[in-house]
Amino acid sequence: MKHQAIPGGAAAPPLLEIEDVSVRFGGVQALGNVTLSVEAGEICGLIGPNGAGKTTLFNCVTRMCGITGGAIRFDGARIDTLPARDIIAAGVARTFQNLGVYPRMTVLENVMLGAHHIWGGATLDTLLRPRSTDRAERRMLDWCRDVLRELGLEAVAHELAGAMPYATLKRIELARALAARPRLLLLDEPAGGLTHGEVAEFGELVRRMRDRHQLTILLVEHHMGLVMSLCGRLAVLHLGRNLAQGTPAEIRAHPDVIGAYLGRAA
Ligand SMILES: Nc1ncnc2c1ncn2[C@@H]1O[C@H](COP(=O)(O)OP(=O)(O)OP(=O)(O)O)[C@@H](O)[C@H]1O
Repeated sequence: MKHQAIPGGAAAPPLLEIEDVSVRFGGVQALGNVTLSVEAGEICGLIGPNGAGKTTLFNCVTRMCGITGGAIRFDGARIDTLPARDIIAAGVARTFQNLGVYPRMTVLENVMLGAHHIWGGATLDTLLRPRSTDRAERRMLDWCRDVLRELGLEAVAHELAGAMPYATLKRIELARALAARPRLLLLDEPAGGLTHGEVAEFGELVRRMRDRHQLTILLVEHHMGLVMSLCGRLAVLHLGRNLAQGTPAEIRAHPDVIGAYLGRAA
């Protein structure tokens, strides 16, 4: 994919560049020389059969997992050596396959956790005092309430997250990621466990959030209807390696991809 042109003629680097990344867990080669670029503003899908290495790649970008080879750049700068909090502060947020929502906290408190790094080093204890009169705290609270409103969660802001239905938990996770004001959003199986109607609604929500917050999105998802309708480009991993990259139409017709999904060695 061509890099975006910037004034002066030079090409802007992709927002996210994953170059030759390898990860080994003991005897398991989870990723082997994986390369992927994500351009600013795109929704790029990352697909592949179970165990392909998709979540591991997300974990590498967010530094929940160290890489054993290669490099990861965000906006042109290496991030694979940074601590996780610096990566969040740089503008990378994510959701989790198995939901990272805290059930004993309210919906608002969960979302405020996402805004923690913008808070300037306050303790979580301070952050979670919703009656605080401190001006900076009020601004943060207002920002989190705005995000809740955008995602239709305002009415349940003070309810315990654990009491919410599954589809609402998915939106709480998205709200928490958005509260961090990311430039790059990594969504790990956001449609998993949703009904057909909820998947369509979630897809629309993601598209709206992308436009409103000028996000770049990397989406891991098994729901092919959602992936094909939402993503302009797809990257396919298989057994920890790049298998194919292209438009949804190209990927749908790619013999190696069809073979991998049907269980045939590519
Ligand atoms: N912490 C770990 N320790 C050991 N092996 C791991 C660890 N995390 C992942 N793996 C292995 O790495 C490989 C890739 O797993 P990963 O979860 O990244 O795949 P995935 O594509 O996200 O799969 P799924 O679609 O099922 O979520 C698998 O073989 C998995 O068992």
